[in-house]
Amino acid sequence: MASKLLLTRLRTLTRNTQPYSHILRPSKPFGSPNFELQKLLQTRQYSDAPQPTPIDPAAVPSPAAANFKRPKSSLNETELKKFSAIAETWWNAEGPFKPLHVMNPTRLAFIRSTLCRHFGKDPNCARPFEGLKFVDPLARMGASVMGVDAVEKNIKIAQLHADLDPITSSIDYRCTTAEKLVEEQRQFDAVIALEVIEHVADPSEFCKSLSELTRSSGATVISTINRSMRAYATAIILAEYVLHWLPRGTHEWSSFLTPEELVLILQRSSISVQEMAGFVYDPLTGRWSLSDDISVNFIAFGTKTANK
Ligand SMILES: C[S@@+](CC[C@H](N)C(=O)[O-])C[C@H]1O[C@@H](n2cnc3c(N)ncnc32)[C@H](O)[C@@H]1O
Ligand SMILES: [Mg+2]
Repeated sequence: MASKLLLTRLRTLTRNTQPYSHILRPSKPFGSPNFELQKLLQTRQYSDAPQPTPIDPAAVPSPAAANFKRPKSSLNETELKKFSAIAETWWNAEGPFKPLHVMNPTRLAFIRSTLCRHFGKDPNCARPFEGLKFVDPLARMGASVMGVDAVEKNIKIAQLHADLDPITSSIDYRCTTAEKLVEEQRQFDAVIALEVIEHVADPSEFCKSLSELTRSSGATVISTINRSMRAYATAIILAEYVLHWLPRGTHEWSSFLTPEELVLILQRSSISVQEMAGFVYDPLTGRWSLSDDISVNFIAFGTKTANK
């Protein structure tokens, strides 16, 4: 009886007492400013400025070609090698992807609620996204889905798994990148990139590609890890070195973005962040829940402000 009481007390103490309230707090003081990123953003601003040199009219390409700037590759070979090495363990609920499997219901709850509100769909309906075109994981909720990953093995394994179920077998799995889809001039109602941005070569270029892939008034959802001391202690030291949830070296702390930085680079890519939430892990239940605490894992929902 006493131990039950103690357990209940501990649960109450560790439970996130603040209700998740869909509040965007871009100015929360988590993490330190990433000066490298700031420098990069400023450089890009200057390089985007109009060129003063006179142009030979005969050499001017067609308007469509002139608007098309080949996006830089988002691939970071070191990161891809890490994921290729553990590809076979993708569906092993106790393997290196365990944290993502366990986190899945929580992040889907956020995505389902924000996208239902944005697209005016009934959240109580079983397949609210019927008729919408998404890039990522929502086939079971009715959307027509393209699933993308840059590692060939991951795509093959995902395809085998999806073929086991008639609903998911309709997912169009592609081993490709966001920038290649931009080159193919693809567009989607919603573009969802979960736990990818911290592994790409250049996060602001990646956001530009995601924005190009999102149709005007469409939605973009990104989840990642904050560059905070708490994230260093939990997502790296605890998860990789103490609990061995993830292979050592899975995450580079310096590649994480703070929520403020993510909001900023999305804004510069014409994506206006509307809602943000944190994911918090309860070690007593082994479950994740949505929270206002964005100090470690967080997810952002944004809308495309203009069709560039
Ligand atoms: C942590 S996993 C997340 C997987 C999945 N989105 C999820 O959340 O369950 C990161 C994935 O990003 C992929 N990846 C890394 N760089 C990429 C890039 N530039 N373009 C597309 N996928 C990439 C890796 O192959 C890996 O499967
Ligand atoms: Mg990651």
